[in-house]
Amino acid sequence: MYRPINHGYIEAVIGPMYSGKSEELIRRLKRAKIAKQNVVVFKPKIDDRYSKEDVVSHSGESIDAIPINKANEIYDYIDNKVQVVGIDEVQFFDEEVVSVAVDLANKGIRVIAAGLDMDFKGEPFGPTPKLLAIAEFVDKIQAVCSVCGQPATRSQRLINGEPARYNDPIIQVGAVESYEARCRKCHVVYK
Ligand SMILES: Nc1ncnc2c1ncn2[C@@H]1O[C@H](COP(=O)(O)OP(=O)(O)O)[C@@H](O)[C@H]1O
Ligand SMILES: Cc1cn([C@H]2C[C@H](O)[C@@H](COP(=O)(O)O)O2)c(=O)[nH]c1=O
Ligand SMILES: [Zn+2]
Repeated sequence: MYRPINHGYIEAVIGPMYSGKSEELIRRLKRAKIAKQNVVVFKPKIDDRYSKEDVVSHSGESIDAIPINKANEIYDYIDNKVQVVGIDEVQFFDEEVVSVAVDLANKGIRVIAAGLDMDFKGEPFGPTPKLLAIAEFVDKIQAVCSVCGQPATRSQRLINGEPARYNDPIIQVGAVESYEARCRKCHVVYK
């Protein structure tokens, strides 16, 4: 993939839970660090599953991050030395994360954002769809369906082992105790 040097742009890594978004984000950010680039990583404070301060993948890969509540707090950590900004769990941020990403890219920063494209209902999640529309590069990746083994594009929320209901709250932080990766055919939401 061609990526211009010294120009700002936005990369989005999206997909269901367990598809490897955080692993891919961490991989890109670690390579940028190897290239001696100045990297800053952000995560929403609400995501305290594996760590309050690090981005951690389901497989245990990790990188230091700054936990923030709102997208515009990113500016508190940006100076003219910053070259790469990573944002994990972008779906949890307010819509302003899109204009912040655009602004940083316009300033010459490489912005890499990872997050869920769809919620547990299979519907577009938070600011992610807008981010996809304005990103230069989008990688939509799949997990493995926990039922049939086919590529999984959706996140199945389970409550006491049963599929969640359509009117359940959108935000519920969790991992294997409450979510599975599923393909379109095996994904179930009770209406
Ligand atoms: N159903 C699954 N499909 C693929 N990987 C899975 C699955 N369940 C657990 N994993 C693990 O999750 C890892 C990906 O974790 P992570 O990068 O945190 O994903 P994401 O950020 O997309 O939720 C995989 O490398 C694998 O070890
Ligand atoms: C589908 C869905 C997920 N969530 C939460 C569950 C996890 O805390 C994160 C996703 O983490 P991952 O790094 O992609 O595995 O999002 C939610 O709040 N609502 C949902 O509908
Ligand atoms: Zn399936």
